[in-house]
Amino acid sequence: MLTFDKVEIVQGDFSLSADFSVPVGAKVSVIGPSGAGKSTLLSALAGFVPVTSGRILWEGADITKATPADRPLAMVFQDSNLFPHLTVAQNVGLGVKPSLKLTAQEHTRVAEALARVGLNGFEARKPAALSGGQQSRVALARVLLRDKPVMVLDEPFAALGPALRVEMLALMVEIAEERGLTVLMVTHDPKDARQLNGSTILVADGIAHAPVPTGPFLDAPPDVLRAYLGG
Ligand SMILES: Nc1ncnc2c1ncn2[C@@H]1O[C@H](COP(=O)(O)OP(=O)(O)OP(=O)(O)O)[C@@H](O)[C@H]1O
Repeated sequence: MLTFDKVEIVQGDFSLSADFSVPVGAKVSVIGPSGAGKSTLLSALAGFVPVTSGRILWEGADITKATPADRPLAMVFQDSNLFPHLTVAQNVGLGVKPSLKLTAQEHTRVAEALARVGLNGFEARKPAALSGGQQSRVALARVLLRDKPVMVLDEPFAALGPALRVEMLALMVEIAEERGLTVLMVTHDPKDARQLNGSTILVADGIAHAPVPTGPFLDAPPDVLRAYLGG
C-alpha cells in the first residue's frame, strides 16, 4: 500500500494536502485543473519536492526522507527523456547502471526489456532515428529495467497521436498487470483515465482527494472538473 499520511506540501504561496492510501496494483489517474498540483503531488512522491509535514509510506516503510533513487518508483516523463547521443540499448541500460558498464547478464536484461516493448533489432539506433511511438517504448523499457513496484507517469505519450496513445497506454497497462505494478498517471484527457480503468485522484482547491472509481467519477464529474474538461 502507498500511503499519504496527512501530507502537506508547500511551495511559495501554493499548498497541497493529501491524506489517503492506494492499494498495491491499483491503476490510478491523477486529474485536475491546470496548476492544481498534480505534478507537485507526484514530485513529492518521487522525492524531488520536499514534504512540509506528514509522511509518505510504502508497504509500511516511511519513505518521506528517502533519496529519489531509494524510493520504490520509476518515472516516465512526457518527452520520454531519452539522451540523443546514446543508442537505444544505452538509454535503456541507464536504467540498470548509470555508468553503463553492464555485465553480460545485464545486457541480456536490456535485450529482454527491449523485446518486451516490441523493439527487437533497434538496440544500435539513436533516438532521432525512432518514431515517437518507438521513443515511448524505449522509455517504458527503461522503467521495466528499474524493476520498481510503482510506475509514475506525468502526462505520458502526450506528444503522440490518439491511436498511438491508445496503443501505448494498452502496452503500459499490460506490463503493469503482468508485474503487479502500482500505476499513478497524470493526464488531462478523460479518455486516458477511462482506458486506465482504475481509480482517479482529483487534485483541486489545494487537496489531492482519495481515489474513487474512475468510470462513475467521470460520468458525473464535480463542477471544478467539468469546466476544465470542457463538457
Ligand atoms: N518551485 C515552485 N515554487 C512556488 N510555486 C510553485 C513551484 N512549482 C510549482 N509551483 C506552483 O504550484 C502549483 C501547482 O503546480 P503543478 O505543476 O503541480 O500543477 P499541475 O496540476 O501539474 O498543473 P498542469 O496541469 O498545468 O501541469 C502552481 O500554482 C505552480 O505555480
